[in-house]
Amino acid sequence: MTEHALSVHTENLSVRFAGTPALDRLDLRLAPGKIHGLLGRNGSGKSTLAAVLAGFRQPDEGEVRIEGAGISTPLAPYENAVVTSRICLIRESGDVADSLQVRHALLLAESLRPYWNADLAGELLDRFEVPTNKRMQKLSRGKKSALGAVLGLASRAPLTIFDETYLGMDVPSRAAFYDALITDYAEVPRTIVLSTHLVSEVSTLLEDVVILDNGRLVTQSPVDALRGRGASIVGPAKVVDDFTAEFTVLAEERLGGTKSATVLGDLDPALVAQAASAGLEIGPVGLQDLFVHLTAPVSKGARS
Ligand SMILES: Nc1ncnc2c1ncn2[C@@H]1O[C@H](COP(=O)(O)OP(=O)(O)OP(=O)(O)O)[C@@H](O)[C@H]1O
Repeated sequence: MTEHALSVHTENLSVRFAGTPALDRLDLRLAPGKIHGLLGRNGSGKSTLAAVLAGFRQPDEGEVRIEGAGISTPLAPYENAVVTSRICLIRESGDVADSLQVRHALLLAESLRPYWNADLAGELLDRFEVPTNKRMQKLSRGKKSALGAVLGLASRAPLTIFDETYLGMDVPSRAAFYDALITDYAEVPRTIVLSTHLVSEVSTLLEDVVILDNGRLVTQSPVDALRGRGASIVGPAKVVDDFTAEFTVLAEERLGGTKSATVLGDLDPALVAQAASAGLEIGPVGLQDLFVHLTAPVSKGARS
């Protein structure tokens, strides 16, 4: 199932710009054949990490090791064509020369990408209505983003990284992108990294997440385990307030007499039973609420 997928391992990975760390001693493991979320606020280091993983730049310290999909010994991606031919990084800017026509950009991708699937590229171009006879500079931001999505998906690279590629796309186009991604991933499982701060949109796609803040690793975890770090509690407002009095409340919303609260902490089975008998509904915590909590400046001292 994961023979077409790469694993990523970083150790003590650091990148600095003028002495200021953009990535600060990251130890990461990205398991092969999963969809990973790379989450972080603006400036947290997502693009820098994506560039280092794809071999676009060298770390100042530490190392990246890539393995799988025919690479039997872990190798660094920087200046290593064997590794980089298996990695596709799509950035929002597209990295396609402005003067190129779309169809020439596609031919170039086909010549560079060993796993390129032209049929898939054709289907996706139609779906996103990207004109192939126009030069890049004549495309709208949304169509440039859509072309980036097409190039990334049709590359079928064993490690495919989308660095906020889809930010320029409108909501229906982004939904179509997520749908195309999950459909093609089911057909050809590979390692996919989605770098984004649009957490709620992608939360159902993700299996594992890496959360960065100021270049540091806040957490790396399977999504289910992360969502188990809290709970959402819905019911009559007064009952919710009484029940959540002892918890750290991450978010709350009130509609008439009903209230929904997201709390941090482990709810043991006895507590869940007590809540149910009090008329409360308990569900998993939203990834976005956890993300906001874990990366919000005000809560840094109080993170748990
Ligand atoms: N070429 C560069 N020169 C100087 N500083 C840089 C450069 N690239 C990134 N940085 C700095 O490194 C830090 C991390 O930036 P990076 O672009 O990796 O974050 P990001 O999480 O991708 O942000 P965003 O979500 O806003 O795109 C920021 O403080 C940024 O200002």
